[in-house]
Amino acid sequence: MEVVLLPSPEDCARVVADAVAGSVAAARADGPVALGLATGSSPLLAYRELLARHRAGTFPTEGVTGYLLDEYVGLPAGHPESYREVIRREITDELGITAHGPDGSAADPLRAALDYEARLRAAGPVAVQVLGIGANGHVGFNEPGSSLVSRTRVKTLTERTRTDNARFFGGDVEAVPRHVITQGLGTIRDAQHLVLVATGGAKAAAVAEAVEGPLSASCPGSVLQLHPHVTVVVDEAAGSRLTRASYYRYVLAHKLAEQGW
Ligand SMILES: N[C@@H]1[C@@H](O)[C@H](O)[C@@H](COP(=O)(O)O)O[C@@H]1O
Repeated sequence: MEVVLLPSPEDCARVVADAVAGSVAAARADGPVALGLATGSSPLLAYRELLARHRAGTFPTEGVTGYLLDEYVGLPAGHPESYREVIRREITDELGITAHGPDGSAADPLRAALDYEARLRAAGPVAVQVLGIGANGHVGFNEPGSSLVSRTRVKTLTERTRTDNARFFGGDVEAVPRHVITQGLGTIRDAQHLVLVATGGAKAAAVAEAVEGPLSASCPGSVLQLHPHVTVVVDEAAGSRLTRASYYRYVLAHKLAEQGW
């Protein structure tokens, strides 16, 4: 795992964009590319950076298809806060690529979860998966206690996550669905490259637990430790509880050009 500690969220966005664009470019040489996208506020600056590069012609997306990590259950298709709509608005429409996700509006969400897992298997492996992390260590919508080998399924959100996400629903916690469909931690691990971005002090404990804590379902983000190609990009605030911070800075300062992201 590479941990990249940077001064500001803008610096993080540039490195995330470099890592994503690099993995997409490498995968495009071999054919169609599945690009894994996360919602939430953490990747937004990186998405803007990727859009700027796309407009400048340095991030071509022919042959690329987007795949979401998760979706709320029960929001009607086209609801502005459904993750499919959010990701279309934030990045995929302007990139000119299609975004697939679990069908949270399906009459049978359990079936919809299985269907999405099958679609991912058929399209995968995902070349690069963008990830954020919740303040309680969740990844996708895999709340603490999620099996580290879980597959796409329906989960029940914690009240903390519903409260955290109420800001997207006009501050109304009751408007935040209780159930979601999320890629499992095992599903996420199938991606070839995981790029996690976190900024701000509210994420410091979750980042430290995921990166340096024990491998445990109690911190779903710790599943990163089981993956051979992970780039964790954090600003000083989100990285403030990392005990090996000076080593991560040392590694970055002495990185070989050939190593890439
Ligand atoms: N399901 C999403 C996650 O994919 C996201 O990474 C996380 C953090 O969100 P934010 O980046 O807004 O802090 O919570 C949300 O609930």
